[in-house]
Amino acid sequence: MRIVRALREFRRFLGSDRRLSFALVLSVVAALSTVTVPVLLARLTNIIFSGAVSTRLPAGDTREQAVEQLRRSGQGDLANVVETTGAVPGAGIDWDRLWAAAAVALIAIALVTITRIGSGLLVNSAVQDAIRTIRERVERKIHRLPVSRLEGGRRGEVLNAMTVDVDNMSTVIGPLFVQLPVLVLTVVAVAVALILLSPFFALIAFATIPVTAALAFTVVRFARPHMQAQWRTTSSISAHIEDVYGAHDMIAAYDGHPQTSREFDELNRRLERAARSGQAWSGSITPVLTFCNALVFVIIAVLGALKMLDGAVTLGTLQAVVMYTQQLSAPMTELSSTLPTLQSGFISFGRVRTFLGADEESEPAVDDKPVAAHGRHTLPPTVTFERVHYSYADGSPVLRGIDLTLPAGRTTALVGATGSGKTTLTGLLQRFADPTAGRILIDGEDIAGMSRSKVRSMMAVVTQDPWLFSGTAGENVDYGRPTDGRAVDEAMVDSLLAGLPSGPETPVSGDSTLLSAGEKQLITVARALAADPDILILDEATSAADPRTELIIGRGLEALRNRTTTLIVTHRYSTLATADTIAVLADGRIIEHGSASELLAAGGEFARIYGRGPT
Ligand SMILES: Nc1ncnc2c1ncn2[C@@H]1O[C@H](COP(=O)(O)OP(=O)(O)OP(=O)(O)O)[C@@H](O)[C@H]1O
Repeated sequence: MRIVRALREFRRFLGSDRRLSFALVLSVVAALSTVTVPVLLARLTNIIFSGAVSTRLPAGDTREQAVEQLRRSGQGDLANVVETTGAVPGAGIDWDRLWAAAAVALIAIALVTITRIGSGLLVNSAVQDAIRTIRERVERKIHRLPVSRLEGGRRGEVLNAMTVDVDNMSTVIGPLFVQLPVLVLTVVAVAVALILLSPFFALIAFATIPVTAALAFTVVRFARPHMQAQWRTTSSISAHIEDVYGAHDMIAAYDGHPQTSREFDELNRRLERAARSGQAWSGSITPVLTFCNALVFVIIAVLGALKMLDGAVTLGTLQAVVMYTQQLSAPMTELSSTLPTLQSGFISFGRVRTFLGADEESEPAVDDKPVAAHGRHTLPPTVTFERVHYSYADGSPVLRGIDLTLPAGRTTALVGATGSGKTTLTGLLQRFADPTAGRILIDGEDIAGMSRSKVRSMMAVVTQDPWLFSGTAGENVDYGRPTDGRAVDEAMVDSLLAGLPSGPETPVSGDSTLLSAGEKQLITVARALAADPDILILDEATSAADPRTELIIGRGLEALRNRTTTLIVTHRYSTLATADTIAVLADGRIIEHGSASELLAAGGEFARIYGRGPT
């Protein structure tokens, strides 16, 4: 029952595809034609054999007289054969019947070949389409997942769902929806043909079925946990490689290679153990079944020869029985050897389905209608945080009632201890998550009622972890340019890029290993400024810049002054001193708010941290 339910779920997951149904019809025709071939060949053999025997009998005698003669001369076995083959003494081979029978057999064999090729082509095209569609679904899902789901090692999990698991589950589509039903049909058809031909031999041939079934169930049961472990560990290895590759320099600096190698070795060994145990189970099916089939084959060959001499069967019938025995054992062996593949594919299917079923971000940006190039606000917006609370999934509150206004066209700096929630606050402003309570307003409009795309289209963000793609610095900057044709202060962008080794032509690699951290920040700041945003968020954006670079960046920001509402998250006194107002975040609230000189004079938290002079 569980298997039937799983099959239905898989079918529903893939959706209907006429090609698979058509391939199934062709395969059924192929299977039925295959089953007729032994009978047709049996006829052919009987015509040749009875013709050959008839030449050894005196022409003119009736068959009964010839049989009588043979019995009298002590050739009882031959007499039996003559009786069962229906040979006409002296007649020789009936060539007309022979050609007719050969033509029918050839047509049946050709039909098997053509329908198999057709079915294979259809399955292949349906499977390739299915893989593409599943990949698209995985890709679309990635854009709908909450940002937290794609952080850290979970990227490896996503990568796996996107590649290995999708490929693996696709390998079962053909076997499951075409081969499997055809194999079952072939077994039933061959069984019926065998029973009709000879119940005695049918019984011997069927002896393998319970053995095969028992073996298959045992293997499936014992192999499953190993296969699940194999796919789980493959995912962990992907995640591990992703982590280690991403933090390569850091690991080298801390001489962490022995530890990461140990972790990798452990995972690798676990994968090897799981794969070996799974393979040991699945690999044992075919040899054992081959042995059972060979045994049945020998029994049928010996008993068949004896029965033929007794005149109980013709040579053609014996030949057909032997062929049917093989036709019966082949699908059984195929069925059993396909089981591990099916099982492994189903495990991957489960993982892909779980991934696709994961909770999505509410109203993901990808579903938003394209945001029309809105042009610049005549005035930059005012951003207001009203009693904003926020807790991460683990429940511990990070923000406990933030009341803060970022005045239009002004720069507000947010300071606070490590882990106080500054980045969380900027994330809420970009709608990566929504406040657990309270509101964030842009020019009086609650952003919870605005699409994520619209909110983000107003902003440019620079974080301390610059995101750059392969190309040149100039191309990276162009990525942020407005699409509504408004002019950007190119001189300001150029002056920022002039700080790079080859200016805008400076090559940038995807993993950004070619540039220093300060240079990378320079490019991301230039990109943000080139976007001429309504709201600019700089989260430790100049943390890696030297004083000279910071000065260049500062000049660039100066150019945006009054045009943009800016939120700067920083620990650096030199940066926050440039802000119009400073807000101090502690215990999830804004505890102080004012200009640097006001806060220093007030003698509170800000003065305690920065009062001894610039840091
Ligand atoms: N995805 C997350 N899930 C659970 N907790 C998180 C998550 N991200 C951050 N936190 C926690 O929320 C708190 C605030 O983090 P946040 O990154 O906002 O601090 P921050 O003030 O920006 O720190 P820093 O100055 O070090 O950048 C921290 O205690 C952090 O551990």
